[in-house]
Amino acid sequence: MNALVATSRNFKQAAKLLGLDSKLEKSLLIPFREIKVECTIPKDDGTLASFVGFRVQHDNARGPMKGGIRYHHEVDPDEVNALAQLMTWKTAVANIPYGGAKGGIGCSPGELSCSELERLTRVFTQKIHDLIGIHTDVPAPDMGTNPQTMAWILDEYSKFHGYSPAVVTGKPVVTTDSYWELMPLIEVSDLGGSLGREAATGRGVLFATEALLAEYGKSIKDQRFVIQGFGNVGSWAAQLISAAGGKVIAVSDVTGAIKNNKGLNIEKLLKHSVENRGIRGFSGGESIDPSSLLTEDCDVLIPAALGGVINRENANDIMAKFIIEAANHPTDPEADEILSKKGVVILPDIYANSGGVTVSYFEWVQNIQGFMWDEEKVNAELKTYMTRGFKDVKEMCRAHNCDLRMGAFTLGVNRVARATVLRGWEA
Ligand SMILES: NC(=O)C1=CN([C@@H]2O[C@H](COP(=O)(O)OP(=O)(O)OC[C@H]3O[C@@H](n4cnc5c(N)ncnc54)[C@H](O)[C@@H]3O)[C@@H](O)[C@H]2O)C=CC1
Ligand SMILES: O=C(O)CCC(=O)C(=O)O
Repeated sequence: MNALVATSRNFKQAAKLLGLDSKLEKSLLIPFREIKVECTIPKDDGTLASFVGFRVQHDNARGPMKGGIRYHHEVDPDEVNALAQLMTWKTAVANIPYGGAKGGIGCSPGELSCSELERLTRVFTQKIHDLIGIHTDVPAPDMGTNPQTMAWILDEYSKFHGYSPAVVTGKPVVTTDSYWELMPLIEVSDLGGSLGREAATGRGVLFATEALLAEYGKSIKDQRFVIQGFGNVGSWAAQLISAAGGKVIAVSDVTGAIKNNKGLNIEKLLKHSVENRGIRGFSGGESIDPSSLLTEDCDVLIPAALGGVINRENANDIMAKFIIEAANHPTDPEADEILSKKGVVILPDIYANSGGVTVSYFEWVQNIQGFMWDEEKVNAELKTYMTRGFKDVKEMCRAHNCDLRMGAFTLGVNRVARATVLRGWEA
């Protein structure tokens, strides 16, 4: 199902549960602003290449719009629109003072050189610089982008507006021995990146999973995990779950899938993945068909890659008892219905992966204050936000007699609706 249709369907169901005024419902659904820009860059061989970039600013009732920028060949306007809408509900669920936005460029980042990526990022920033800003719209990394991308955006934006580190989050934090061998091994944040942001989405997934499992009298230790995606979110989730005693028995990425029923050695897998640009060929497990990964026998399934991967085609075959949505909109509403009948418990994206944007908020706050927190403080605050978020979602489940997805949607939509009305919206 189209991502925008699926997301809007969930929103409408939540609006119905909340008894939202129909005009307010319509106004909340329509994005504040949709930007589409053409980005032409010279390639390294001198030829020109054109790409289309998008930024959808969905809602700003609760504060500046916030959300990542994705570089992927499947980026399209409907998907960016859906992802921007999800950010609006997600920041409200996390109870951080933001609205929602998302951006993307239709490109294959793996096929572009580093200097081509830099030129593309700079041209995109030139096209949108007057529509983003510390108090209007604050981008961050998503699939296919990373802290270096954020540093280029910061630099290009600063040429127009003066040095403004809070205009993007997810900025680099560098371990010094990688560029200055005489210094002791410490993490430095020369451009205002927050300690803990790189791991934050995966760490948030760990905290969210712990909170959910505790409801069922279980802990990470006694569970078998399968993770789709081994990029920023998937690899950090795998490391932290493994460190907490969970058994990660299968992992996939765009290069392939591997399985080891005794538990994969995540540290070695990470090293292999960095050295070989993917997990394919890892000797610590057997190679399996990536299309069977989601239906492997496990306790907890963590999709941490693309949207729409759990759908009516495979939902019936899913064997996990819990699904933690680390990716954005990995589950189609049709699959939701099938899985609910099977008794599978789904922890929805707008809560489960909110650790990333929560630490982005901490980064923005630190930049505005000109002050840096240590990593222990970042992680402790993140835990507080994730734990409180889970309780708030559960409260809405009780109030509306609904599942966790609708608990999270009603929580987020209600907070945004309340802010909209308080600011003086008239029916
Ligand atoms: N980076 C962040 O802070 C946040 C990311 N997310 C979501 O998490 C998901 C992953 O994002 P990142 O880890 O940042 O991206 P990333 O670009 O760092 O990693 C993506 C991973 O997915 C894998 N992948 C791509 N296509 C695949 C396929 N067909 N089958 C299996 N694996 C595939 C890639 O090989 C890579 O391992 C996305 O849905 C993103 O929107 C959500 C919240 C925050
Ligand atoms: O860190 C952020 O601001 C946004 C992260 C993001 O794009 C997401 O949560 O999907």
